[in-house]
Amino acid sequence: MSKRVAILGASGYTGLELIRLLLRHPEVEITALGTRQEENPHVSEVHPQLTGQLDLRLEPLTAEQLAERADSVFCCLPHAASAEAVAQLMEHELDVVDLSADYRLRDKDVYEKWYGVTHPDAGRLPSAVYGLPELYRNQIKASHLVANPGCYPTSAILALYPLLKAGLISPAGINIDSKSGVSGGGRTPKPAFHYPECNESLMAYGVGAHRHMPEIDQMLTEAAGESVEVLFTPHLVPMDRGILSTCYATPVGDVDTEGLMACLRETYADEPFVDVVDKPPTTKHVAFTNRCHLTARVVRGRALVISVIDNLIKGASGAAVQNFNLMQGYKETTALI
Ligand SMILES: NC(=O)C1=CN([C@@H]2O[C@H](COP(=O)(O)OP(=O)(O)OC[C@H]3O[C@@H](n4cnc5c(N)ncnc54)[C@H](OP(=O)(O)O)[C@@H]3O)[C@@H](O)[C@H]2O)C=CC1
Ligand SMILES: CC(=O)N[C@@H](CCC(=O)OP(=O)(O)O)C(=O)O
Repeated sequence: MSKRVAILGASGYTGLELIRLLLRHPEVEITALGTRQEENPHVSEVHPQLTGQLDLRLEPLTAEQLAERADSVFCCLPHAASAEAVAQLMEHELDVVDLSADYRLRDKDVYEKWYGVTHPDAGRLPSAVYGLPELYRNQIKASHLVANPGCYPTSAILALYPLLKAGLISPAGINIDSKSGVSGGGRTPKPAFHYPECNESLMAYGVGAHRHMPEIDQMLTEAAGESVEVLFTPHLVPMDRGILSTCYATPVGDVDTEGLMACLRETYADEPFVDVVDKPPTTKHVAFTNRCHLTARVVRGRALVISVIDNLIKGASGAAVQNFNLMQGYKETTALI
């Protein structure tokens, strides 16, 4: 049976990608698009790319209205604003995929330290599932609230989790050097993302303080079975979309390139969206797809894993559709490439 789906924050970049993906989904009808804009703009005014594809207006929507018009909601709002909305949606027994970071960190104190705000819905943290299907497929299937992972964490966790779990790399001294296209910052304008600021320029940001660090720590600690504290440094690259993470670690014992690659290949052999590749991948190899490409090497006694995703698809809206498919019992790959 098809599902009625609403998208909150539909005017943003992840909202646009979700609409594009869901228009191709045979089991979905998009019935409501949320905004704070009182003028109720038509979706084709907000996203001219969708002209002729969807006849719907964006509108401010209450949880009551959403409960009448939808079965599932994708929440594409900024942190904190998202949890305020999700709390009400859950009261109305809607299924939710939250693209913000509000339900990713299991410890409320860690969230409040790194995000600098009081968690609006901390009581619900234990019932949310971290939405990385490659790790939590069965839990996602049984969940009504999925916390879609961060874009950088998706790239780093898929690269490092299996190697830590297999004991092939040391939990100490992991370094993650990541680069993102500018759409990672969303459509809401910010000075550093203004064209003359970021074009023809490279910038490290959030150095030692980026909020994806504790998210990566949380998941890699689980993989290693002991505390992991990574050094994660993101960089802004003057391109529209894509993330490349180069992850450095210390190999354990005499593990070599073949050992790392064999572990990744075995882990992801049956995964529909993770490919272990021989040559170093580029962001263009996965652009506009829900795929992650990985490769690993041991060089001069150091291990490195290179991971690429499209931040807006596998790093956000594609992963959200993958999670939605699992929650609703649809084929996991529906509407995704
Ligand atoms: N961009 C990316 O690559 C990724 C983004 N994410 C996360 O997904 C979520 C959406 O991101 P993205 O689409 O890029 O963001 P955008 O800034 O592009 O869109 C967010 C939308 O939310 C609405 N909004 C903004 N501020 C508020 C507020 N205070 N209260 C309610 N609504 C608000 C705005 O819509 P309007 O003005 O119409 O109300 C805006 O268009 C964020 O939590 C982001 O961190 C996650 C992974 C990757
Ligand atoms: C280039 C850029 O700005 N990227 C964003 C991360 C992408 C994202 O939105 O992730 P969350 O869902 O965790 O917010 C940033 O560094 O904040």
